[in-house]
Amino acid sequence: MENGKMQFSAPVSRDRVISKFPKWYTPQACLQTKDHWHVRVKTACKDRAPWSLGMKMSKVVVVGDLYVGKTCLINRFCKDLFDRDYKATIGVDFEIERFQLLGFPYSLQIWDTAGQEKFKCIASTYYRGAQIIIIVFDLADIRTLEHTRQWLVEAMKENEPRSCSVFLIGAKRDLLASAECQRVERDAIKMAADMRAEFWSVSSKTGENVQECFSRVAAVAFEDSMLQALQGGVPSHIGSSDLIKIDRGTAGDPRAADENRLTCC
Ligand SMILES: Nc1nc2c(ncn2[C@@H]2O[C@H](COP(=O)(O)OP(=O)(O)OP(=O)(O)O)[C@@H](O)[C@H]2O)c(=O)[nH]1
Ligand SMILES: [Mg+2]
Repeated sequence: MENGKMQFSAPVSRDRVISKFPKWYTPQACLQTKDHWHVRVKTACKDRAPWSLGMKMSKVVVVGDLYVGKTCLINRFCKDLFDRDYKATIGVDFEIERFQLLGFPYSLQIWDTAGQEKFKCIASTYYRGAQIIIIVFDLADIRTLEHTRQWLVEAMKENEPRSCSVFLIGAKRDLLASAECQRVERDAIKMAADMRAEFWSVSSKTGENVQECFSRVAAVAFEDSMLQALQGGVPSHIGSSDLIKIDRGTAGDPRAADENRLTCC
């Protein structure tokens, strides 16, 4: 119930229904090692609290160097597609992905940002209000891992550390032989632990770990939102001006406002 009215939503596909708390990729770099929902969250869901707390959506911002595979990762997850041809993201793009968590509808608003320097100033205006920051690097290009720290700094300039969870995702694992992959992952795990981020290693080409990773993102976002809401009213990212007010294909599309600003950098 919300505002006295029962809410009805179209059903989500089976792989978007999450009832068990999803597992980490490695316990050496994960946000939490527990394998169950926080007891307060479970109890609140039994009491149908997400309706009264206005729990709806979290903002996820995906950043990282150009060509590391951010768009392919989002396309694999949201559309189950993979494109071998590189089409640079210009400014930003977004997808909304619906889930059902512990029986409640919950969505991720996933912002894909440009890695190219000339589009950075457009993209960075969309970092604000992120609940999850995903930093992507290319497992086959170690320099892109070194740059992740700077991407975190940039993303955090627009956000409160307390209100964000960070995921570090190594992409294109299909390009590496297993021994080489393990070696790079060891470095990445160190970096993730330093950043207090959760590490994942994925391939958008084969789809390996993509679904698992985003299920974890959705569960962490939902649980954090719920705990914040239970502690002190509506969490800052819910109902913020950055969220939800999206009307694709109309003047309300946030990307439309940027079309005239593409030359700003
Ligand atoms: N083999 C392989 N190639 C990938 C994978 N993911 C992405 N690529 C390729 O890497 C190139 C860049 O991918 P994008 O997803 O467009 O990169 P991006 O990070 O969005 O780049 P910008 O939008 O410029 O910031 C494309 O040619 C993709 O086909 C992967 O998992 N495996
Ligand atoms: Mg892109």
